[in-house]
Amino acid sequence: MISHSGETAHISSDHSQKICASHTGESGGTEPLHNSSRFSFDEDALHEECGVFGILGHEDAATLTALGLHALQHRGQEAAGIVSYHEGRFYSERHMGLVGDHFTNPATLKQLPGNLSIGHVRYSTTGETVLRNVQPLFAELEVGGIAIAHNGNFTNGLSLRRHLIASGAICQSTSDSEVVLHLIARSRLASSSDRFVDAIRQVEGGYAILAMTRTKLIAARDPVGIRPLVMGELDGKPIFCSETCALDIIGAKYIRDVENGEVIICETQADGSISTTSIKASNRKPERVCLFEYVYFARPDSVVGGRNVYVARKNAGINLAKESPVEADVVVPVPDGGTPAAIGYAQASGIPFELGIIRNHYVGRTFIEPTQQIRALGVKLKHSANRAIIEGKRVVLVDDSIVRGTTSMKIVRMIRDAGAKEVHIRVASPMIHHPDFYGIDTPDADKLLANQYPDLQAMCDYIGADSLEFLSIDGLYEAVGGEKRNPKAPQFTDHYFTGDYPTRLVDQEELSNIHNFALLSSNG
Ligand SMILES: O=P(O)(O)OC[C@H]1O[C@H](OP(=O)(O)OP(=O)(O)O)[C@H](O)[C@@H]1O
Ligand SMILES: NC(=O)CC[C@H](N)C(=O)O
Repeated sequence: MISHSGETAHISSDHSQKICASHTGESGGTEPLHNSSRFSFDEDALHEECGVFGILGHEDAATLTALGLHALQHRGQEAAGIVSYHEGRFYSERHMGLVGDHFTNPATLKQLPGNLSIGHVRYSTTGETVLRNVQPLFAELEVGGIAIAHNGNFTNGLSLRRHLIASGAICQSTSDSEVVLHLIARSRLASSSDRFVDAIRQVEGGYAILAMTRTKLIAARDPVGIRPLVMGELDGKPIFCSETCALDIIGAKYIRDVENGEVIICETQADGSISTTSIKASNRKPERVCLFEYVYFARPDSVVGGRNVYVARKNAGINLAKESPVEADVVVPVPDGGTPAAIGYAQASGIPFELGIIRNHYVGRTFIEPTQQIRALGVKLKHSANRAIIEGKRVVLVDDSIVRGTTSMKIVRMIRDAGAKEVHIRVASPMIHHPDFYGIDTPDADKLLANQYPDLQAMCDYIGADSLEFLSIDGLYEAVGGEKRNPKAPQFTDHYFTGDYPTRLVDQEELSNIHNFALLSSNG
């Protein structure tokens, strides 16, 4: 197993051999066992998910994986890791921080030889932001070494973990993702891929998972298809990644989406060719991609579920202008998320689009722990008003979503300070009433703006705007998929708006009083 405090590990593929790990990185070190303190200027917003990338059979596997992860950086900024395999050994580099902080260094990439690798960018949903939870996770099993990279969250992860620990499992992390390794280890099936499928059948929730063994690259998507996962190809070599933008960055060709409930196994054969096998899970349900991928998470140039994300967001802005028009002089996006919808709103309404707010791109998603005084500056470090555009104008501010309302409130104040005559907020998605359990880090339900105020007017008063309107659920469905929501069989996952969760929430039902993974063994 990889040492928790080290970043660089060379791992024997033969489980009888000694593991040698070196502790070389600057961001390694002692890890707290329980919640680490984390501060983010974005802590009020919905947080990212994770991104995965894997490639088999390419001589530049690790470099291509680093580039793919760089394109997926928007999905997780806490940590990044890559595992590769070469001539009998697995190699691992896992670091806190951004891909560019570590994987642009040729010396780091040299530590990742081989033509098979998988990588991960993390924003935690279960388990603290500490090195031992950084993925890919690796274990030596009876069938050989196996590494996994997981985007999503298991809704029965706590329950499975409790049973595993009760029966003697020694967990190395506090991440939900680790249960997959234990389930593979305990499966009685013969091959690593059969064991993987066996394990996947026992987890519930949202997932796009990549796994690698000495010869195989395996990809799996949850039965509902909540989390996205696509298959591509470069120089005839298979690639799997969260979004198509990770294929574009390396000039790879998109082949198809991994289907909901599908496991694809690519394996290097003795003659050097690569075989591809697809297995469909028996518990497949109609596909329901997460609507929030279109609203906020995915990169606008990505194609998710066959739909361009930018076009979906722009359509949302067009529908918003139709549903909630207002007399105004200028349409201003809340950058970056609100920009495509604001373009759509401006085009549909005929009101000029202007960059009335400038975003500083050098403010990271997470930041050094500041003093309370600095923290109070909050959003100003990220956004500033462009007075020349705003002064004396009636402004329509367009954002993609409101979570706690903190961004809107601060920006309305900023726009008024810059001399706006009126400020009207238009939000290109419905009100958020319910938390997510599938890989999006949401605040508790009682912290959501829509649950704190009795009606739209009360919310508007809190934010300090002249008017506030949200896109309807049908308006969003039409923007993304061209049709209204089918209440009997919704086409997308949309529980944050509707409360309609597409899977069982086992942990919520059974273990609602247990919040901390790290305490499970003592609670057992
Ligand atoms: O209501 P709140 O709790 O403030 O959260 C909502 C805000 O958070 C998101 O933006 P983010 O800060 O992630 O910036 P981005 O659009 O540039 O990604 C989103 O686009 C909203 O602006
Ligand atoms: N956002 C995600 O997809 C997180 C993956 C996993 N649940 C973790 O916390 O590491």
